[in-house]
Amino acid sequence: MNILDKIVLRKKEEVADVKRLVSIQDLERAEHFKRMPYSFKEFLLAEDRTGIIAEFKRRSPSKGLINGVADVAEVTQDYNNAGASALSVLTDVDFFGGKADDLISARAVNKIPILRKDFMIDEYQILEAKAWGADIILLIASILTPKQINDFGKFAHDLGLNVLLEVHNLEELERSISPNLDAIGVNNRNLGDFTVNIQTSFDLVNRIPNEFLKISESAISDPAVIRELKTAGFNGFLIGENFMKTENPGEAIKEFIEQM
Ligand SMILES: O=P(O)(O)OC[C@@H](O)[C@@H](O)c1c[nH]c2ccccc12
Repeated sequence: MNILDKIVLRKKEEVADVKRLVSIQDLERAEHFKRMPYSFKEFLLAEDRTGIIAEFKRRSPSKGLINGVADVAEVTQDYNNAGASALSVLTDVDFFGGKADDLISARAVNKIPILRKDFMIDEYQILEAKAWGADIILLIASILTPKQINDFGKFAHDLGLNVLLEVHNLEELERSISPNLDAIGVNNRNLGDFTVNIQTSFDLVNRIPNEFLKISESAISDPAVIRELKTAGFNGFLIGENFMKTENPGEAIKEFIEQM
């Protein structure tokens, strides 16, 4: 079994457990449930922003511990002040060392869109995302059927949430396209075996219909590559480890942006 299969198996247990503890009514009563999410498109295309979606990630299955000391409120505010267009916060506990409270803390101090970065397999998690104050959810093509992608996308849109679909190859892209999506992300990392290749982004960009925001995800560590991705047609760049692995992620993003 590859790591992605393991994550999804564990995620099913986790969701079944939490559903018994927190009812849908509880989620709907949460403070943030009534707020209108920010528009991903508006922020990503804003002239005074960089297109960077800056991620808060403590650990990952591929790299192990990335940063054990960073404070989520501090780092996400630094990302925001440096010019990030949006934030991505890992909420997976077992494999990425995240938690709901990380997203809630980031929400409390930032007025830009926040992506709930997790493995969505159930509508219940979309309600959680809304309750915690997220603006964007992630749907990973390789772990969902086309029907699930369409249904989850519609469910999220009905709640006012933005939807980012993640693909890793042409087959996933072609089978997963749905009107209930806002952005399509090409993951340069193969989640099955962790190999990375930026070329994946260049190969797929022209296959993404222009009505969707185009995002390149993972393994970006060079400002010069951002310029190339922009020229190729990308609007957004999801960057985690490159900032998180440093002692001061807020300083790292500032220096990166100065070189863009
Ligand atoms: O840390 P990186 O290489 O800059 O990658 C960020 C982001 O793309 C990566 O964390 C990611 C992409 N898709 C995911 C799905 C689940 C968890 C994590 C991810």
